[in-house]
Amino acid sequence: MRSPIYVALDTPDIDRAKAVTSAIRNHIGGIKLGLEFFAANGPAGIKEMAALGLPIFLDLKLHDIPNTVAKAIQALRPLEPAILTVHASGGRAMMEDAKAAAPIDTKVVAVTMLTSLDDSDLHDMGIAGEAHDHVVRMTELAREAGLDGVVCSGREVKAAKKIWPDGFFVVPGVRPVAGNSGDQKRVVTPADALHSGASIIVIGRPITQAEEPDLAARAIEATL
Ligand SMILES: O=C(O)c1cc(=O)[nH]c(=O)n1[C@@H]1O[C@H](COP(=O)(O)O)[C@@H](O)[C@H]1O
Repeated sequence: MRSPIYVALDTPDIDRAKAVTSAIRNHIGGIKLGLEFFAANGPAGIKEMAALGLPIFLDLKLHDIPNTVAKAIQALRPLEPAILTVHASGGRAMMEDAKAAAPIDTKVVAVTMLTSLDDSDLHDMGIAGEAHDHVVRMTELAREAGLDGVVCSGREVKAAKKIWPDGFFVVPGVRPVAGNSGDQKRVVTPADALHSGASIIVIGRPITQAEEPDLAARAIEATL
């Protein structure tokens, strides 16, 4: 079975992205390319990475009016990513139009609440309730809008799966025991994320910033 680990290649340097991918390819199920990579390398860079033969998770976290998001996704169609992200806070119509514009085999998933935020950030934004409630609410909305799944932290994935048993659940913000959480606030271990119901886990810096990414990926894999 394919590894549930998607590595987040957050770098503008395509040669570095390729080198890390080659070093760890036997321990991962796919590669996630986000804003940093896309801003530097564009669609041509995504195609170059896709040529390495691993599934591509294109994490652009689109968030705009429905027409703009749909047109952006139409422009991305030739890239045929396995997974594509939008923000659930863009609303129901935006998510419906995003799904309609995406290639049939692309899983469109909605970010419910960034793992870099916590209850106090929600409060600052004027959103009532706790992270858990907000994630469940956004998951419900994404399901109703016809998406394939959501992105949430490992702390909420069990509750999200409960209301959407056949949803696809992406869990970032995972850290090995004693790992440095950096800017992430809602963190769990890779094994806990999977046991709680994650379909895939996204791991960036604990692998990419390790002295030997290969060993780091292998060590994480061994805990799953
Ligand atoms: O959509 C995502 O992948 C995402 C959503 C979220 O809520 N939190 C989050 O960290 N991510 C992404 O997951 C990756 C986490 O990277 P590390 O913190 O280095 O493991 C980054 O590429 C983030 O953009």
